[in-house]
Amino acid sequence: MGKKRKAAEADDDMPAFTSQANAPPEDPRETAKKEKKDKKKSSKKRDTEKSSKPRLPSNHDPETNSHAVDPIAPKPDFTTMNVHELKLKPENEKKEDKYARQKEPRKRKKEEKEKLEGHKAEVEGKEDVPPDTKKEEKKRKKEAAKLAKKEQPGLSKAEKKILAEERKDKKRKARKEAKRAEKLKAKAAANGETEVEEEETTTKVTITQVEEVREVTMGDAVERIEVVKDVVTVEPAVEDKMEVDSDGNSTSSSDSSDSDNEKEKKPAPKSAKSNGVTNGAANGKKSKKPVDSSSDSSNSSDSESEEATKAPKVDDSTAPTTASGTQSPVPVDSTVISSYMTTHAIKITDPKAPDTLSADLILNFSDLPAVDKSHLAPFSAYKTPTPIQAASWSYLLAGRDLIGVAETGSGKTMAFAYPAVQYLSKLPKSERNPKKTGAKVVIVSPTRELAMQIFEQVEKLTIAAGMKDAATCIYGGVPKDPQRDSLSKALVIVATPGRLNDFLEEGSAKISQAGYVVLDEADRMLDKGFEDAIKTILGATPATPKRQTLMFTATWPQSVRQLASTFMTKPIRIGINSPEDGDLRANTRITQTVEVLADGRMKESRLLNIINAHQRSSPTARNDRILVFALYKKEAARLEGFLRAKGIKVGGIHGDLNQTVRTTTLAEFKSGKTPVLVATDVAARGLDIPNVKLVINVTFPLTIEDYVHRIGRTGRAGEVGKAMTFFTDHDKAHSGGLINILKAAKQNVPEELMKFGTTVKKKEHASYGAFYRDTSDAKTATKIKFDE
Ligand SMILES: Nc1ncnc2c1ncn2[C@@H]1O[C@H](COP(=O)(O)OP(=O)(O)OP(=O)(O)O)[C@@H](O)[C@H]1O
Repeated sequence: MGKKRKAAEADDDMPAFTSQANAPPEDPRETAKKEKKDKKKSSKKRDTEKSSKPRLPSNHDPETNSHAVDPIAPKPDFTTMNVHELKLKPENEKKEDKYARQKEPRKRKKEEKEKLEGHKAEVEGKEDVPPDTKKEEKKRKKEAAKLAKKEQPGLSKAEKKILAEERKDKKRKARKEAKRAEKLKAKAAANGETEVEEEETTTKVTITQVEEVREVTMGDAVERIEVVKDVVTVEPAVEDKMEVDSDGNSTSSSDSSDSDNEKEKKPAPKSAKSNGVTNGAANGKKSKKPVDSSSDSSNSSDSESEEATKAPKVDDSTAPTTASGTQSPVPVDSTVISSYMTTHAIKITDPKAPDTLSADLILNFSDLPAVDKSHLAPFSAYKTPTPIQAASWSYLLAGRDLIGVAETGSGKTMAFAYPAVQYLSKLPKSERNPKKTGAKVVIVSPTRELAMQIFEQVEKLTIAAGMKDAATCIYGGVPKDPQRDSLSKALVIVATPGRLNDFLEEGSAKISQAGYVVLDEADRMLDKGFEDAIKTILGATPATPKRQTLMFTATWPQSVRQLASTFMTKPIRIGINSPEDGDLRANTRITQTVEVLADGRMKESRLLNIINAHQRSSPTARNDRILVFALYKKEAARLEGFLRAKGIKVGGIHGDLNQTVRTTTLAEFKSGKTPVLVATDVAARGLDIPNVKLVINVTFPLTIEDYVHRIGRTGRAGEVGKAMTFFTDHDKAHSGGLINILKAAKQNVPEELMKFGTTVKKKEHASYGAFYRDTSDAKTATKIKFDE
């Protein structure tokens, strides 16, 4: 019943439900592999079939004796024959012809191999080197590598030996010096001597550094032990050149130019010592250098590095390292962080650093790492980052996969869009050519209107970053041609899944190098109906960990979590006032009222009364936006007609209307021309319409998650709002879920609603099963009889 109802109201962009119930999820990579294998097999088979039918020279005439030798016929051209033709030995063949014929297959094979190598080199962007020079090239490279390893190119053996001796000597001296300093220190402390103070002071500096590094080098990596010695004997700055990855292995900064492993090398978040516990220091680890533009540029050989170096640089000596390894110019007090996290109920779970009790947050826009501060212009209208922005930016800028769960209207769009544009800004210029590389960022949303809205926000950021026209918006219900044209110029694609899949199928959309992929309203996107489309889209992007995958939503039911994990690599989970067990939380600034109606036929008159009462409540209230939700398209159309007939200025949005009407109606609602809008669930998720003061649910949605999203169209960006919901006998399956939401948001629970029972049937995913749980104070469900 539920599925039928949902399919009836499915958005045009939503693929039809499939009957894959209980089928295990297919890994997109596995599928691609399988397909490749099958293709290979069949082409092999075709080749064998072809080659098993010996082709004869083109002058062969099947009507006459094909093997008879024509004395005046030209000699066969062996270079154009295939292997099987060559095996057919012509009669009266001359000796030299025979040799030529026998040699030919080998010669052709060699030529083909060379050709193939050349093509491969072309594809991989390498120079096409003839095979004989290749050997030499390889040898040369080997030697060069050997020399580079020893860091002494051009030195004779004897010179190298001397240098090695010198180095050993230096190290020995350093050890001696450290010991001596320790002795002196102990002696001075025991005797109270003052004459050694000067020496002791200088030595102390060295000792402090040694100790610091020793702490860093706890563990067994030899490389790190050498750094300790180098700090003493060479120069303290060497320490700064070292990077320690999330596993505590040190890497030299020059290693970070290996772009393939770039993501892997990005550091695990380092805590700001909130609660007295740090993940990095507790393990004797040292933070990595920032992954910002300046560090990138120092290693980049690309011309882009020049641009990147222009980015404002922070002072290394004072800037604390953020969770991402980026640096924030203002040191953030750990107690400030702790109290901020408590106040906003922020929970960060990092599978790479499970012991972390805190995280670095970006509490001010001025602390936000940017390739250039001008990129921050779109934030000028805001005072401070919202909690989801503050908590997720460091991780996202460091390249981590992330699941962000935060209430409706809490600024999740900018939370994922800003790092997306920074990701683009940091790419070398050669990788910012959409004609060659295709799109680098893909953002998928469940509805057309939401896709357009996200696009508007992204565009603000790309313009500020000097990348006008870098983004495009792809959605159904409108002509394809202009969208197809825009795809060839787009580095960012914001899309609904259906239309994007169409373009992928026809080859107009290229996302094979998209390293930053976002699923907005992620639980909806992973739900049955969109699941297959999403698998196709993600399958067309680079496999993890080369792809950074982000999922954002206000509701994160257990039913989609397992599927989500198959698309991500050790994602950070950030929940803002979001319980781990998947219990739902509605925005607490919304006053929720539930009206239990004995008869569904009362809905229309009640609706009219409520709208009239609100519009007359104050002189300005007539301008307030009121959003009315219906479940069915026909129902929405009927309610719209009813309200219009009663003199209310009203518009409507649902799947039966063409996209032009939908877009115009929404624009008129936003502008206030029609302050009342009747909509189906196409308007339930993500839409950010300022001034929506009241949401009325005439018919309860199909899922309790949709309820949270629907009412979330009000009370956005820190504002307050009101939601009114009609509840009838038909909706009793949702009573438990609704009661939980009301209680969690400290709202009044009407007695009549309690009578429907408090049992919660958790959302079920067709492939991953159901999750059931009873509410803690569940009463036995009472059957209610309504008067006829
Ligand atoms: N730092 C900020 N300070 C104030 N307002 C902000 C800030 N960031 C974003 N906003 C505004 O908050 C509003 C809601 O943002 P957004 O649409 O991204 O919310 P959301 O969390 O994605 O909501 P939903 O779950 O409904 O999709 C927008 O009008 C946006 O401009």
